[in-house]
Amino acid sequence: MIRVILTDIEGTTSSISFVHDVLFPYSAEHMADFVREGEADSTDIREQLDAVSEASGVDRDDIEGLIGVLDTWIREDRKETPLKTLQGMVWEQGYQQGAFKGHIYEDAAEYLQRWHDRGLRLFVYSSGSVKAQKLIFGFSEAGDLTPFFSGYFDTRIGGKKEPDSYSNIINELGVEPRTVLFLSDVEAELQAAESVGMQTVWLIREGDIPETGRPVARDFADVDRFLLKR
Ligand SMILES: CSCCC(=O)C(=O)COP(=O)(O)O
Ligand SMILES: [Mg+2]
Repeated sequence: MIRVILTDIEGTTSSISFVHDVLFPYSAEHMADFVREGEADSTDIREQLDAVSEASGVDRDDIEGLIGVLDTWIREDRKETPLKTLQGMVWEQGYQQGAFKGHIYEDAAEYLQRWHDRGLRLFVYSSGSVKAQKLIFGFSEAGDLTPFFSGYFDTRIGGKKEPDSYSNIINELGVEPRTVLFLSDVEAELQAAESVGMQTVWLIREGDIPETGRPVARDFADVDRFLLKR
């Protein structure tokens, strides 16, 4: 019996285009000034720059060089933890200033509420930082959806294609793997989750459905039909 739903964001609860055409460009536009203006006063920003320097080999004192690395990582959609942490901090300004609201598919908003009300425990696992996760659901087009969630995981628990990350999540949750249903649009992430015994559904919101033996859903109503059969 499934008791926990663990969901990805981009391509699952929310559109890929919102992340790539709104969030990433906003972070590309505002990252340099955010880092230049915030570095002196913010330990948090300085710690992220330490990590960017370590991962890239660019000298820690070369702020413009580190900004260049961040810019490249944004364009390459790299899932580097310090980039994701800084992006969350930059997006916070955008959400608070009303530059955008978090995109959530209507079916996702509806079923997150239904599953929560049915007693399922809901968690997020995204490459976006926990701050960024709370922002997209907190400032969503459907209102504040954060009360539905019991917790959040990001790349600090490990990469989304690594089986160890899902073992770590199971340990944190203290549940049997078969009681967890992981939702994602990326097959390699589903395979990693299945390798530790989680159940999965592959969200394919657009395009052709490939030949596959795994459970597939167009939207969260389809996921609910899968849940009711379990
Ligand atoms: C939390 S919204 C921004 C998502 C993000 O930064 C990203 O890289 C998408 O990752 P996901 O694991 O949700 O596909
Ligand atoms: Mg995804």
